[in-house]
Amino acid sequence: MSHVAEELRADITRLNVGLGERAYDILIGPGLFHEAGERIARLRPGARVGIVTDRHVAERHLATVEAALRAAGLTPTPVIVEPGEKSKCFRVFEEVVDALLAARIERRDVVLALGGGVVGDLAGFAAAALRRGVDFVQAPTSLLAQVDSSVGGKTGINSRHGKNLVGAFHQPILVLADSAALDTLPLREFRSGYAEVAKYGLIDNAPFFAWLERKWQEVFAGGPARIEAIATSCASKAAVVARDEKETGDRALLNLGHTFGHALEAGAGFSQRLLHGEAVAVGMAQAFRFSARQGLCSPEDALRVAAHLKTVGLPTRIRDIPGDLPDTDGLMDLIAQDKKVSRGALTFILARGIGRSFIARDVDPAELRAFLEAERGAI
Ligand SMILES: NC(=O)c1ccc[n+]([C@@H]2O[C@H](COP(=O)([O-])OP(=O)(O)OC[C@H]3O[C@@H](n4cnc5c(N)ncnc54)[C@H](O)[C@@H]3O)[C@@H](O)[C@H]2O)c1
Ligand SMILES: O=C(O)C(=O)C[C@@H](O)[C@H](O)[C@H](O)COP(=O)(O)O
Ligand SMILES: [Zn+2]
Repeated sequence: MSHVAEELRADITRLNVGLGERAYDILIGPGLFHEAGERIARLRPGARVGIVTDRHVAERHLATVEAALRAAGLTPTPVIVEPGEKSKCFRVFEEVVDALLAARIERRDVVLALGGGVVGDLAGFAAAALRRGVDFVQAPTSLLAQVDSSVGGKTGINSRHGKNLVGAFHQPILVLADSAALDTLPLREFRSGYAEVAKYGLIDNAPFFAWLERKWQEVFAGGPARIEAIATSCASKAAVVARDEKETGDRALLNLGHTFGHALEAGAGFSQRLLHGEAVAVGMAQAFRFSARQGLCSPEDALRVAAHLKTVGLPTRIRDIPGDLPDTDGLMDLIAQDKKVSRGALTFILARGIGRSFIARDVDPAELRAFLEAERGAI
């Protein structure tokens, strides 16, 4: 008999991503990794499970997950990669796929992504490609992964031409967000993930942004405010993904801050100098400043966005990024590789105010260039 009560525990939040026959649950709460075996076994009894994780996460959480899987009659094989954005590359992708094949992960088996967004994107893409597609489960361990990357099925790796340029849409069959796992996450990484939390407020939920301005310290401290922030974020993302799984329409709103941010990440060599969420923080502040410069939103809103990000310790300007970055031409070239570019026309997520973001197609490259020049001069 199952040790996990059929009724959900009161301290677990369950959301659903409504994608018809590919719908799946997102479970959020403490201790879920101890139940990972039973929860996965309910979906795929007796499966082999290729656990893709990174070294930091393996040291802290792998033993718990492996034990839970074995106890439920599943057969785990860990595949451990080096931590960090540099692992989202062709070489590591090949190593992961080979290791999963060596472990005989077959079509009725499961790939389990245990880690942050790097592991989730990499393992998800490996699952999408392996034997032309095997099921995967997301077990996100960073704040960023719990509020964003584990949901929605965007998987992939970086190329020398830019960020996330090779990948696939491949939805997980389950997301297990064990909020207790965040207790071992370094503060800088938590902050980086917080940028994506703030993003949901800036897109279309001004009351949530105002709540974060009041409650951010409680979110950082842990407890109910943190769970509420994770659940609100996942609910926002689940709703957008259910409407527009493959980003033919308003899913692009989730890219707020990312056109600038991805160019900066690539410009910094996908290094520890600039984490993804940090790049998104600079990018969101820039998107609001650019919107204000275009007369789309008030300068006060742009200042308010930057002020909150700065208050929590996130960068908001190019000058906050340590080390050299490409010049304006170099940044324009990187921006030209953005996946929202269509026949050369630039698409940005801009804003008419906090919680009033919109998709701006055909952004004038000359205006963008002038803005970037002004941003570089603003020291
Ligand atoms: N697919 C999507 O929809 C989506 C959305 C947002 C971001 N992303 C991608 O996610 C990536 C960033 O994810 P991230 O910020 O989680 O980075 P990450 O995966 O590199 O994890 C951050 C760091 O924290 C460590 N870590 C993770 N969980 C830990 C824990 N519980 N305890 C101790 N250490 C822990 C990791 O080892 C790593 O060193 C980027 O590549 C970004 O492009 C994807
Ligand atoms: O899920 C989405 O859609 C997002 O845009 C979420 C982003 O936070 C995430 O960083 C995503 O990977 C960026 O997507 P991309 O298509 O610009 O690579
Ligand atoms: Zn992101």
